[in-house]
Amino acid sequence: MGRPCARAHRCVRLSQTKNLLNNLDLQWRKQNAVTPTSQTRPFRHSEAVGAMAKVIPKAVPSLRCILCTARTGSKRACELSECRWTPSPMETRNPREVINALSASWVRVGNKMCARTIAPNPLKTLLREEVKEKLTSMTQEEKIRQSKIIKEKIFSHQKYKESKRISLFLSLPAEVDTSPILDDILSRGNIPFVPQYARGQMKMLRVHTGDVELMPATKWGIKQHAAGAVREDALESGGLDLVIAPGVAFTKNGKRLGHGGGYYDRYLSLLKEKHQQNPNFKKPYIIAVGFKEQIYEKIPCDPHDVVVDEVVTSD
Ligand SMILES: Nc1nc2c(c(=O)[nH]1)N(C=O)[C@@H](CNc1ccc(C(=O)N[C@@H](CCC(=O)O)C(=O)O)cc1)CN2
Ligand SMILES: Nc1ncnc2c1ncn2[C@@H]1O[C@H](COP(=O)(O)OP(=O)(O)OP(=O)(O)O)[C@@H](O)[C@H]1O
Repeated sequence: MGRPCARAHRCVRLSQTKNLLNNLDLQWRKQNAVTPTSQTRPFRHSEAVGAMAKVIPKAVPSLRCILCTARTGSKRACELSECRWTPSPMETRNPREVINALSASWVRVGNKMCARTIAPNPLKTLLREEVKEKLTSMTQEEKIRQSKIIKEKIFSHQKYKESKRISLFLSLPAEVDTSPILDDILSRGNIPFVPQYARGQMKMLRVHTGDVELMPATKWGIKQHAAGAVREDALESGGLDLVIAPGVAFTKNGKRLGHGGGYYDRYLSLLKEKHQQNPNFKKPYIIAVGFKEQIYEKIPCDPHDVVVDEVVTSD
C-alpha cells in the first residue's frame, strides 16, 4: 500500500497502474469501435489535466487525488502511471466504470427515454470544460472587440460576397456575435437561414426581418423558430451557398468541436451526402467562427467529425 493522499481525498498512491488517461481514451474507442486514425493520438495528460480535474471529480470523486497532484507539476506527481487509488463506491480502477459514469446520457426514441449507445468522447468533454472556463474569464469588451474583427473578415470574404443563401447561428453571449451578420444578409437582400433543433434533428429555416425578436429560446437559451413555425427549409428550397458554423474549439485547418449534440456534424454530412447523390445539389462553403481563445493546435476528433473549409478568428 502506498502513502495516504496528502490532500485528504480518501485515496492512496500505489504502484503499477497503467496510464489512466490513455486507458480512458482507449477504453472509449474500444467501447465505441473507433480505430485510431491520423486524426487521433494518445492522450497527453499535461494538455488537459486542468480540465480533467474539473470534470472527472463530478463523476468519480476519488480520482481527484491523481488529478490534483498531477497539477502540482512535479515529475513524480505527473507520472500518472505511478498512481492508484483505493476503491470507492464506484469501481474507479476499471476505466470502463469511469466511462460509464461519464457517459450517462439519454436520448428519446419514440416516447421512451433510452440510454445512449455511443458514449461521449471523454477527451472532447474535457476540452469543452476547458474552453468554457476560458470564455467565462473573457471580458464582454474583449468578446465585442473580437466579434467586430471577425464580422469584418466575413464581410470582406469572397465567398460571403458571392453567397445568396447563407446559414448562420443566432449567437449566445459566450459566442462570436452574429447579429450584425444577420442584419447585413437581410439588408443586402440575401436569404438567411438559422438552426431549429430538437431531439437530435436540426433544420435550417429562413429568417425574415423581425423574426428574431419573436422567437422563443430553447433550454440552452438559443433563439430559434417555434416548433410550429412555417418557414422555408434550406434543404427543400435550393440548398445553401454558405454555412457560418459555431463551435467550442477549432484548429486553424478546419477541425471543429461543438457542444456535443452532433447537430452540425450531422447537418454538414447530410449536405455533403446530398451533393454526392445529386451534383446539382449545391455543396456550400463552410466557415466556422470562434474567438482566438478557442483555437488549438490539435483537438480530439472522431470519424464522424466534419472538417470545415475555413476557420475565421480574430488573429
Ligand atoms: N448559438 C448556437 N446555436 C446552435 C448551436 C450552437 O452551438 N450555438 N448548435 C450547435 O450544434 C445547435 C444546438 N446545439 C446543441 C448542442 C447540445 C445540446 C444538448 O442538449 N446537449 C446535451 C448533452 C449532449 C447530448 O447528450 O445530447 C445537454 O446539455 O444535456 C443542445 C443543443 C443549433 N443551434
Ligand atoms: N454524422 C453523424 N452521424 C451520426 N451520428 C453523429 C454524426 N455526427 C455526430 N454524431 C453523434 O453526435 C454525438 C456528438 O458528437 P460530437 O461530440 O462530435 O458533437 P459536436 O461536434 O460537439 O457537436 P456539433 O456537431 O453539434 O457541434 C456523437 O456521439 C455521435 O454519435
